[in-house]
Amino acid sequence: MASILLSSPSKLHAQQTNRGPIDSSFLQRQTRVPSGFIWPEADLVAADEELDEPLIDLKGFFKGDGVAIENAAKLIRASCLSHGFFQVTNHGVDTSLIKLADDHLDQFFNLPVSEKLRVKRVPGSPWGYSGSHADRFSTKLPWKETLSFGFHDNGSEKVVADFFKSKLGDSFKETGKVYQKYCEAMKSLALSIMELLAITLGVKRLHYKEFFEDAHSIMRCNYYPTCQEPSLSLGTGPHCDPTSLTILHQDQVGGLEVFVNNKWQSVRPIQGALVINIGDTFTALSNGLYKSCLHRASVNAVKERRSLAFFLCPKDDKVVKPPEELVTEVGTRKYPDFTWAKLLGFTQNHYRADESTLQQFSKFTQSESKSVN
Ligand SMILES: C=C1C[C@]23C[C@H]1CC[C@H]2[C@]1(C)CCC[C@@](C)(C(=O)O)[C@H]1[C@@H]3C(=O)O
Ligand SMILES: O=C(O)CCC(=O)C(=O)O
Ligand SMILES: [Fe+2]
Repeated sequence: MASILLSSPSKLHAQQTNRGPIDSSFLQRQTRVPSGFIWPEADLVAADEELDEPLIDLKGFFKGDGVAIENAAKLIRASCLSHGFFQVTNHGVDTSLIKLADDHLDQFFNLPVSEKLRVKRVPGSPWGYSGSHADRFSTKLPWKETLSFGFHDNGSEKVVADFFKSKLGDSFKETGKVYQKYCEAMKSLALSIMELLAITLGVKRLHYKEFFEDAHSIMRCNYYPTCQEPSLSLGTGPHCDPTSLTILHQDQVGGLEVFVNNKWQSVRPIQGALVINIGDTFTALSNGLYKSCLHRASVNAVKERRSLAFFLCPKDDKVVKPPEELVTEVGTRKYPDFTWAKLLGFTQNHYRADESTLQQFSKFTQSESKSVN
């Protein structure tokens, strides 16, 4: 799959056409999938089996049950050494809060496109509304709408509640409160998972939890409309998450697929469970030991699909480097030091995240530092 290193942001922007903004109403008016939404055949090979990822019950972890923690650590380590996906139950996130977040996702995406464009994504930033990223790319357009916003809680302000109220007004005040609470719950769970990951890697138990205490994360709501010709397009194309850890709530429709053992395998929706996956930044934090795995989201002709993706990210300027014991264990450093701000900027201004983002970014930063010296 050809990597897309765009020399300048201007190349990111689709050629202006007279088609107007793209949202689910545009997509569903089409009798055929427009050519910009048709993906290369290599990306469209169907998944014909289910991923055998572990389902980890976190009840024992939260109770401090040593045996349960050891069993969970073994399952998590095995999955992270292989593909980096697992699911968790008894995760402590209130199911009624998840239901509210799902309902408010619909409230936003059901708005007229003119309303959604009031929070249109600003070029160069991941925040805001996007219709198929049609303002960024001109080919391999994803069959989805997204709404993304930042989350951090190391100040007194309620940044998510403020985002909705300030950008969309009082009618979205409740939505902002729901997503503020949802992001707070996601971060708390993410920090618990970071503690478990430290245990599985044999490093100081609080090493990663402390590193992400002042995280500046990304929350993304994905809405995938039904597609007339689902075998020709994708809701989200093949990629590895550039972030550190993803906590995904998917509905019961199904569509998340992971590329493992040279084949696409579907991640079965499990009512009440959350899907966890390792991202590129954690691959670097584990000195290459844990895999950030290629995955995608397929679409279908019958049911629209929704997912909520919480991406744990370090505070912008923190240096991403593995603990010394993992450098000793592996024998060498696998990736150069970098900051999340730089990697995020790379994905927003120069490179469309795919399965080679971290490798391309490492080359990009090394070429940048050579040109400066
Ligand atoms: C840092 C990010 C960039 C993307 C959102 C987060 C984590 C996942 C990335 C993404 C979903 C990977 C596939 C391509 C992408 C352009 C998308 O389909 O949305 C990526 C996101 C982005 O760049 O907006
Ligand atoms: O919607 C999904 O199931 C996956 C979406 C995803 O991988 C992403 O947004 O990074
Ligand atoms: Fe992803």
